Amino acid sequence: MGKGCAVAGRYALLLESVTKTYGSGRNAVTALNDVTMGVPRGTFLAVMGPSGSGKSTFLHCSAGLDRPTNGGVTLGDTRLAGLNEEQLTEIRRERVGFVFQAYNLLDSLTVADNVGLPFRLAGTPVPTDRVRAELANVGLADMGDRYPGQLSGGQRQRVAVARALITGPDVIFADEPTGALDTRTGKQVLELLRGVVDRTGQTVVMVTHDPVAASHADSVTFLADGRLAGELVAPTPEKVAERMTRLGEW
Ligand SMILES: Nc1ncnc2c1ncn2[C@@H]1O[C@H](COP(=O)(O)OP(=O)(O)OP(=O)(O)O)[C@@H](O)[C@H]1O
Repeated sequence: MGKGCAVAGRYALLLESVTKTYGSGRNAVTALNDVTMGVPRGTFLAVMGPSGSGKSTFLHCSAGLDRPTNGGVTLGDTRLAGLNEEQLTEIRRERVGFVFQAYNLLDSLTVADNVGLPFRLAGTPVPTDRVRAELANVGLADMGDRYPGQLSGGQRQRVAVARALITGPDVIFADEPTGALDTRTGKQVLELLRGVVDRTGQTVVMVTHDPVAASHADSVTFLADGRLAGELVAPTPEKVAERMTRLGEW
């Protein structure tokens, strides 16, 4: 359904002249302004920028949570512009994984049931062997029967990563995934995401304010006032911090 032919397999995510304007007339805010960029498959991208620079808007438009005002987004080999709401919902469930700062696990479900949730929501049988494999993949092989309330913050975030991985999505979007974690636990989650990219060829797009978190990515894309404001390949915390300082307060 809705397959396009624009991307010959190279990009997991492609934005072409994406503009997003909220409101209209004198109240209009252009949150993204003519953004064109591609995220190659099997890479880890961090997106940074000052507060209000458009990072969340970038993530929402890229993941099909919101529609651009102009321009197009292609996820894997699917152009999002042509899809109706039902198809977009399916894309979000099956082709995209999300990891949020606040874990977003269901407390009333076991860890294993949380990981299998995308299948339940789709009304298809939960492949319990895959649930087990993903839990092992994130280092939680023995925790499937526990409830989220019985886990540490870092472990909960690992469950969220397992849930994001289980459908084999085109892109995992992570929004400040270490924002609620201490430094050591945050590092483990970042190393897990790094390993997911290196070992399984997954693609990760992470919004963050933290130069140390960004340094785990292959490259960092900077936004300022809704526009692309440069890229840093092989980022170090120092280089990222220096760029951010040049972009203004953060
Ligand atoms: N629903 C909305 N209605 C109107 N304006 C909005 C809406 N969402 C975002 N904006 C505006 O769009 C611009 C970009 O916002 P966005 O949330 O994408 O920035 P951000 O870089 O994620 O910020 P932060 O780092 O503070 O979370 C801001 O000026 C914001 O006020």
